[in-house]
Amino acid sequence: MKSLMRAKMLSKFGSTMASIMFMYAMFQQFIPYTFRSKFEKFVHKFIGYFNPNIQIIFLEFAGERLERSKAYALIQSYLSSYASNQARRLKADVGKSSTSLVLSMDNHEEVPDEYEGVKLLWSASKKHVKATGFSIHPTSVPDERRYYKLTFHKRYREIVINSYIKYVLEKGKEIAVQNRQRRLYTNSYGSYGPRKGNWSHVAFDHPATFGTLAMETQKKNEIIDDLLTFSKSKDYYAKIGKAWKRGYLLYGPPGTGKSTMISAMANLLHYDVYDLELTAVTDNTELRKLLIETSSKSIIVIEDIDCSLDLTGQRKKKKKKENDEEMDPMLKRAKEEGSSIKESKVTLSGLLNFIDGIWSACGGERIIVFTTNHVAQLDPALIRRGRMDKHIELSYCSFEGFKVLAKNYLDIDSHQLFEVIEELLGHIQMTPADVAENLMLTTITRNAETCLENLIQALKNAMEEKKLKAEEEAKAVELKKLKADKMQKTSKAEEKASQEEVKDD
Ligand SMILES: Nc1ncnc2c1ncn2[C@@H]1O[C@H](COP(=O)(O)OP(=O)(O)OP(=O)(O)O)[C@@H](O)[C@H]1O
Repeated sequence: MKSLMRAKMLSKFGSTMASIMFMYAMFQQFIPYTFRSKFEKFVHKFIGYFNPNIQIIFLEFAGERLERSKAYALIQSYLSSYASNQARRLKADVGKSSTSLVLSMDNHEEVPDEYEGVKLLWSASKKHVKATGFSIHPTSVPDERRYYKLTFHKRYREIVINSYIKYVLEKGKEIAVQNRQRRLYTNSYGSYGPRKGNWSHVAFDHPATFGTLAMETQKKNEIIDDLLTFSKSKDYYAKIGKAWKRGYLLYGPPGTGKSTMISAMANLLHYDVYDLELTAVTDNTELRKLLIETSSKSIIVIEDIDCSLDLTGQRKKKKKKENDEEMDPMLKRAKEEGSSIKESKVTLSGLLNFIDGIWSACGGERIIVFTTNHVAQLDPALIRRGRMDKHIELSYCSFEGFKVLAKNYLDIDSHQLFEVIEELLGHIQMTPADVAENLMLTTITRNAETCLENLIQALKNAMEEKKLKAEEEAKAVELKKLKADKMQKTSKAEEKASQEEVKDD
């Protein structure tokens, strides 16, 4: 009985819809355009009178020159995170500067949203605009114009206009930043990849994260906290009238993870990385230009600061670069051809002044990271708090650090050999790079146990070497002492002899 009723209702609904469609088609065909448009306006007004909702339209192309609207793009990013859960028809795309799949709602789809208890509805639509013979608009603007429509009850006009839209645009920006392909910029000679001003860049895809970094958990969490707090402190820096920047000094022996940590920082904050090679900068003017060209949400890295900047202001080539094999090909060629690559006149005061001053005017957040293997050799003026806000020591591998590496490389949390390794790491200093080297699965070391045994052997060898070295040093000290004693005795004997000679005279 029920199904019969339902069928009757459906057929009635179907015939009503058909009649409406027929009447609308007649209306479109036989009523003149001017009258039609007046009638439509009237219908809109009539509906608006009773309709409690407000609608805001965000066009994809707006303005006199029909440029792509930034607001539209940000709303698209914002909706992409909700659309994938709620919309039934989605469009998938790989963004122009992104490697991840970006989902957005398809045309005529609707997505509800809620903000501080206010219910809202987003819908995506498009309308066809007939191309005219003459147009001042760029040819890239399509005839099909897409737009988003936001619908909400008129009693929430204030909160939506003053607060919700701002929130959507900010969230959209955050999502867009997370989805974009990040870049690694460099200014060194012979660098490759597309250029942006004085920088050339390649895609930044380093997989390091704080999760894979071998370091004590507490120290790691402190750094993560510091970075996240900085990245959310726009208003605070504006309030105290300082440039939104933070300086980190990473120091420790080679192979302890300074570069790895920079990648982890960039991945945590979704920042670009600018690798600033000071030895390739000719003077302060060039340095200034390079620093101005850096974009916000970036980490500017100056590695081996002790080698790349001479504190008297004269160029001091990196020891690595003096080695012909490692020397950059362009620098090498220029040297061979006797070409005069200008001597660097980058000074410490130049660098510090720019870091302190230049970014106040630029706006946007920037982190500057200095690394060194020899912290004691640095000028205190360079590393004082305020310039380098946080000093982080990267050190030899602790047992906690080893466990992170064992998880990364061998996917194990525990093993009976861990105890031996803990004992050995308590006596021997080995860098995380060397520990990691032993934990690599290869065609020879096919399983975790072999890798751990290799590491134990390497630690024992290092211990043996340390013992031998200590013995040699002790012998050398003994020898030195014997020599000194002998010399003292000889000189005493000589002194005595000469005194006796004087007496005889
Ligand atoms: N703390 C660490 N956690 C995880 N891996 C590490 C760590 N330290 C070193 N490694 C491993 O060793 C390799 C070399 O480390 P990295 O280049 O980060 O060291 P560094 O301190 O920057 O060395 P250098 O002073 O010579 O530039 C890395 O690719 C990484 O695989």
